[in-house]
Amino acid sequence: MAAPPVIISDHEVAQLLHYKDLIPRLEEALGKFSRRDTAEVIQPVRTTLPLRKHNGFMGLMPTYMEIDGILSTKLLCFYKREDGSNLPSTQATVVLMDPEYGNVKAVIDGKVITSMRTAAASAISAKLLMRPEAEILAILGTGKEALSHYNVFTEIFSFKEVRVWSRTRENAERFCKSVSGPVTLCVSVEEAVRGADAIVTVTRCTEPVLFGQWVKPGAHVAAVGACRPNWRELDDVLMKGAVVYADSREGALAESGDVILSGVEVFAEIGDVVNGTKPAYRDKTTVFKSLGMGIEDAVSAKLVLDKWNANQASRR
Ligand SMILES: NC(=O)C1=CN([C@@H]2O[C@H](COP(=O)(O)OP(=O)(O)OC[C@H]3O[C@@H](n4cnc5c(N)ncnc54)[C@H](O)[C@@H]3O)[C@@H](O)[C@H]2O)C=CC1
Ligand SMILES: O=C(O)C1=NCCCC1
Repeated sequence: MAAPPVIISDHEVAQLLHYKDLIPRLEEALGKFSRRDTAEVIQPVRTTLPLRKHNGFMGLMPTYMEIDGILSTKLLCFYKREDGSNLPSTQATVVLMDPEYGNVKAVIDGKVITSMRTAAASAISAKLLMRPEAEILAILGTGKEALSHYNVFTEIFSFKEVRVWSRTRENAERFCKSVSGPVTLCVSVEEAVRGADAIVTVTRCTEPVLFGQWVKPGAHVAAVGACRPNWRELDDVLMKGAVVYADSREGALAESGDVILSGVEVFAEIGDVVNGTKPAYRDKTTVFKSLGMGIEDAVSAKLVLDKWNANQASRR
């Protein structure tokens, strides 16, 4: 008989998951996804239900990786919260199953997994598409994703300056106090992004906040927010002037307002660059449009469960 599922809290995930383990696994998984070999990975575009009364969405993100023996689904809720709301803007749970028996092996709080795997995917995009001599990073937004992106970008790159912008000074100051390294607080988006080599957009805005006229030619933009077909973070000038990469082409064409409404072509998936089947245009302005994929949650959750099991075994 199968053992009952283990329950792993967000606090435990934060102790078990580290970027140095996650980034190589994620990079490998992104490459596998882009090979579209169904014997290796099955991961459809997520199913999303509107929660109209609460101004939010529920997403179901199933993934099967046959060779790796990983079967999982993330249950996600995300909301268009107003600033000042005390309610969470994203909630997530990752359920890991045994692909042979079909029983649930683990139920893992998905908030830390979501923020870390999203930041790790953006960091992989920067590793592949950003100019190696990059000195200035700008982060737009000061929420959970802003913090995870600050953490991983400062862990794996050596920026001379990290700038941050938020709609309110109070949020920006809170963010500056919460990070462990130096950061420059900027009062406008333009001030934050002018001359920046890498820009991370992690806002909940639904209209463009980042305008192409301010972006340095050759900069790399990791665009993480605006995950609905009618939401924008970037304007048409930026989208049309950049080479656009995505985590999933189908995901971007179904869910990204920046891609759909600007009418631009997705040049490649980031996994195609990992696989060497599409070029990395480091000398051009590049946008990595991230929507988030079940496969990213699946490999993160497997890492967490393996470490959790190893810890339990060492205590016996
Ligand atoms: N691509 C992906 O895989 C993922 C995308 N997301 C998206 O990333 C974004 C950030 O997520 P979190 O940091 O978790 O959210 P959060 O709620 O913790 O932070 C959101 C930030 O956006 C700011 N903001 C809200 N409305 C704004 C507006 N109209 N203009 C400018 N700034 C505004 C807030 O002040 C805050 O700084 C959200 O859009 C979320 O849906 C989140 C997780 C994964
Ligand atoms: O976890 C993900 O994937 C998310 N994608 C879109 C917005 C919220 C979280």
